[in-house]
Amino acid sequence: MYAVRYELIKECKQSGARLGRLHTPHGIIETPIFMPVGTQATVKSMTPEELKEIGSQIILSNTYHLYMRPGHELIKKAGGLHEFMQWDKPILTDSGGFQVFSLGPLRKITEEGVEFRSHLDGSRHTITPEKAVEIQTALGSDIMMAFDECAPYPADRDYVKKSLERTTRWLQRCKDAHKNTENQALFGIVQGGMYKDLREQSAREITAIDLPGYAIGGLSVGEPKDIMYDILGHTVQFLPEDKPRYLMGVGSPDDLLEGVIRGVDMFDCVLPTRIARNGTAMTSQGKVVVRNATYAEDFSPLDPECDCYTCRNYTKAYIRHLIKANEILGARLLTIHNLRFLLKLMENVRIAIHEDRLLDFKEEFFKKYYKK
Ligand SMILES: COC(=O)c1ccc(CCNc2nc3cc4nc(N)[nH]c(=O)c4cc3[nH]2)cc1
Ligand SMILES: [Zn+2]
Repeated sequence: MYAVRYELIKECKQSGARLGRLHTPHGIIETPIFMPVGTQATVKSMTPEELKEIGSQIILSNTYHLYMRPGHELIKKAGGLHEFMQWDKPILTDSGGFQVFSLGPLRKITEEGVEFRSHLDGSRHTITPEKAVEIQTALGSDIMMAFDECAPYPADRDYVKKSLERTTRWLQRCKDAHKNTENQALFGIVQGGMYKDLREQSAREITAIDLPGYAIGGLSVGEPKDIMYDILGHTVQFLPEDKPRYLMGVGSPDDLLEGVIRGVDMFDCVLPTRIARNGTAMTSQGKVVVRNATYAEDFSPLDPECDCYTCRNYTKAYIRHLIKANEILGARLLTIHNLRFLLKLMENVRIAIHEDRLLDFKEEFFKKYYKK
């Protein structure tokens, strides 16, 4: 019996999209789903109540960051991540693979794991597959990600092949180290860079290891969108239909729609929360850079079609003022809106799949949001 079980509800007649339910120890998640990112045990500036209010079903946190600060033992003493941050719905933790590789030259990769220097105080650390599982077990997330290597882009074929084969060996080590399979699920991560044959090899090796879900990693790393979509479409073919598919680090409205159409069930990205803090909103009429002078005396709502707290109460002029004055409320109001925008988009996507009209929905959305 797994901690996490996927129930395929319906396959879209117009595309490879699916409607599903992900049963987890902290509740049931309707897929396709967007997961707000809460790297350091908080979705920046949001309270758990506000996250629930806008429809967040599951949030993501990061093994690397929480290991560095405040430490996984401290969080374990606090009763685990759910208790520590007072979030009683599902949590997915990323394994640190991507974060450590983002440290760039500060790290050394060996068969054992990755040696790196802390971004906080320069101290030396080594994360191994076993360590990544130990940390995530202490955090108590519902879904933990395998420790993998996210190959850089671009990367040559030989490097990518050696790297994906090590990622497969690391996945087996994660699975061997994972004891409490009853209440925490382990997801494998497919690599293979931008090489279709290596993507097939990785998908076959990773899915040969029986797990409750699989992620597509190594994408959204700076490659052109059309390459991402092409590699994604190719890779999904080698993933089992009865397990959830999670595309890591994605994304923007167009990438979410293109991912769902190709059969992806789960997404996460820092985009909505990060651009909120520097004054950009995703709205039904497209991107609005509310910090621009054009909105100085615009006393209309950010998005007339949005039902969020920000759009029901404030004007563009006020939000612009807050952002320009670097007021904390400015970041909060735009974060509430941007997350609501993506969560609402995914609600509408689920309805469109249910009604077999996802491609029509995508057309309409693109016309309004991207004016194309
Ligand atoms: C304003 O917007 C931004 O700042 C911003 C920053 C980063 C991304 C892209 C994030 N992409 C991404 N996250 C990822 C996380 C991953 N984790 C693991 N374990 N393995 C992977 O293979 C992996 C790949 C990823 N690709 C997108 C947007
Ligand atoms: Zn809004």
